Amino acid sequence: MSLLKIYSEKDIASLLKKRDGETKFGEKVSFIKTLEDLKNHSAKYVLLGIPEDIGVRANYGNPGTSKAWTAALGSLLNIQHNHLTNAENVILLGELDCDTQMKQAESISKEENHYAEELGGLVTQIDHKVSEVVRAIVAAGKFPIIIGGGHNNSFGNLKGTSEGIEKAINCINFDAHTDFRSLEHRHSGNGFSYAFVDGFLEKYFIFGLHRNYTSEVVFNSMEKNSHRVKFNLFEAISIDQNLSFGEALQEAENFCCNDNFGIEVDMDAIEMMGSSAISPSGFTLNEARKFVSHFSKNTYARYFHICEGSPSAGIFPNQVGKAIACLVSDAIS
Ligand SMILES: N=CN[C@@H](CCC(=O)O)C(=O)O
Repeated sequence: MSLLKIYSEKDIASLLKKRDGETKFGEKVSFIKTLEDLKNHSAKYVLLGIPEDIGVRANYGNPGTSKAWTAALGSLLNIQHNHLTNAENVILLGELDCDTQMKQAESISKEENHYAEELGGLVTQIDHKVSEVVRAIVAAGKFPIIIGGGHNNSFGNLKGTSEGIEKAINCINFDAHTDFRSLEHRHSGNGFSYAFVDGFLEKYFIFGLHRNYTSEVVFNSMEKNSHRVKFNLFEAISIDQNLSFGEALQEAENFCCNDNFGIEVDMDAIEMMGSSAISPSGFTLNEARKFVSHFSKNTYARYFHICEGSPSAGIFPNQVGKAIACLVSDAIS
């Protein structure tokens, strides 16, 4: 089973737009030859792409998240390298090899009785790969920055990180949805519930949850586990304004950031952002940037995942790539 396509300079050469008198971010990032090399490298951050959209399709959502990684790289590698952008502290590892699963997903007809369940089986295969690679990165003492893919990949991130540090991990998720849904076949709406019951996720905070997209069953499930699962509402922060953005950050931080935690950002929480569940109502990109900047500075932060971006759903060319590049830059600067 091929796990990973490890990149070298030549894999990104066609994405780099060099200019005389300037040095681009992509000219200063590092590459490695094997996962073993991570231990001997001084850089902290490790960039990993997950070019898949099977989890979204298994959740009856719109395909397209498989393209976010290349779009993000095209933007990120072409920001400036300067004393503020920190490219020397980044290893560009490469992308998870999802080719076999993506091809198999294409061959499953939507007319089949068990279409979603069969896709779910492929999501489980991707889960194994994500957790293996993330575990290796975290065990080497590094901080993975994972660019998806669907939110199904939260499961592999939580499992891999938890195995890498040998204990369950907390998580803070900037998202319109909980993805804490029932334990049916694997898909993009149940990564956190699976990680919770499998013992990889200890405490879970959903930041800016939309009341309109959360079922009563899920509200009840969170209530039942209220010592370990908590949320604040987008409507409380941005519409009713009875909770300021700063207070909302503090509430999340108090709940789950006094021990190891992961940072998850679902692009569909950002208003009009090209994503699998694009929404006319949501946080601004600058609010997402404040969230990432705030939590990535916490010494207990262990990984950062950006997911559900879908370039073809974007409202202007390269919206998604540029937005992801901003968020990555905020995490490492
Ligand atoms: N990761 C996204 N999960 C959402 C999808 C919502 C949608 O497609 O509209 C969920 O399952 O609730």
